[in-house]
Amino acid sequence: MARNLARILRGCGSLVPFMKTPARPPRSSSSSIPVRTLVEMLPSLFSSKPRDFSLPNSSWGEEMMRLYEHYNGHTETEGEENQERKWNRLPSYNRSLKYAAGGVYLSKLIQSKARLFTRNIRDPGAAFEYVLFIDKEKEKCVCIFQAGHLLEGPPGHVHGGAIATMIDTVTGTHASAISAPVLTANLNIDYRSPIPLGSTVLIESTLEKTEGRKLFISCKVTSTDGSKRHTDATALFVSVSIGHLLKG
Ligand SMILES: CCCCCCCCCCCC(=O)SCCNC(=O)CCNC(=O)[C@H](O)C(C)(C)COP(=O)(O)OP(=O)(O)OC[C@H]1O[C@@H](n2cnc3c(N)ncnc32)[C@H](O)[C@@H]1OP(=O)(O)O
Repeated sequence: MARNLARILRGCGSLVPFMKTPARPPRSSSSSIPVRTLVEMLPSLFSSKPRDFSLPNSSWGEEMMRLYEHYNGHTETEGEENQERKWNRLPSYNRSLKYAAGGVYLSKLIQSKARLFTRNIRDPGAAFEYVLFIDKEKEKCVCIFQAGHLLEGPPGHVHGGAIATMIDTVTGTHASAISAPVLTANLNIDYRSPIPLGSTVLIESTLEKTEGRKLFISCKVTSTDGSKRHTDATALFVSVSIGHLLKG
């Protein structure tokens, strides 16, 4: 039994690679979301070191790099000594589960080919280039997103499905950092202005409240100077057990 669980957990490791510290119970939590879940312990069972896709590569434009450096070195008390880091970068990997719904062991072929949707294009800069930061209290996430040429929807602009994917990814990663594992139960999106293909935008998510297993998160997509609102969204995530994930 223990060996089987360890095998399953090894397979799940890629889903929550960034869970280094126990999650603090979210603010205004009205009941118990587990503070330290099994999933948080997964990285210690992860033997090989996967590639971190959220580090700069040659496709990152000037704005992407400028913002990356800003958040990577952002401080709460700029200009003072003993500066404290406010934002923590979340690594991002592309590995997949060994198990499908129902606890079915995936074939070697599927295992070797399965990849996280947003990290499955080999050509740097062609699709989803992004990096996420989370604040110390885990109440906010900010994502710097550079939309590549393969994401075209309306001519010269980003496909609405690609925007929804990024919103799901940012809010889902945020919810996971608080209470992994979670599943998206509901996602509402208002598209307010098109996002130019190739541009860099900010995707910011905020934990609004928690109720039992439910996490309510709001999200906005803006131009990097904040002057243009591209998208607003709300998302509901439900905290689930590993058993729920495996039974499908
Ligand atoms: C990992 C990081 C690295 C990876 C980084 C990448 C992150 C990407 C994140 C992607 C995440 C996804 O896309 S996930 C894939 C898309 N989502 C799914 O496939 C989920 C499919 N749905 C389900 O499995 C299920 O319906 C669940 C888990 C959502 C809920 O089922 P359940 O566990 O049985 O719970 P249930 O009792 O039904 O609901 C619990 C509470 O939530 C409420 N609730 C449930 N659904 C809804 C709903 N649509 N709208 C409103 N409320 C709802 C219920 O009323 C109830 O409230 P109350 O009575 O308690 O008040």
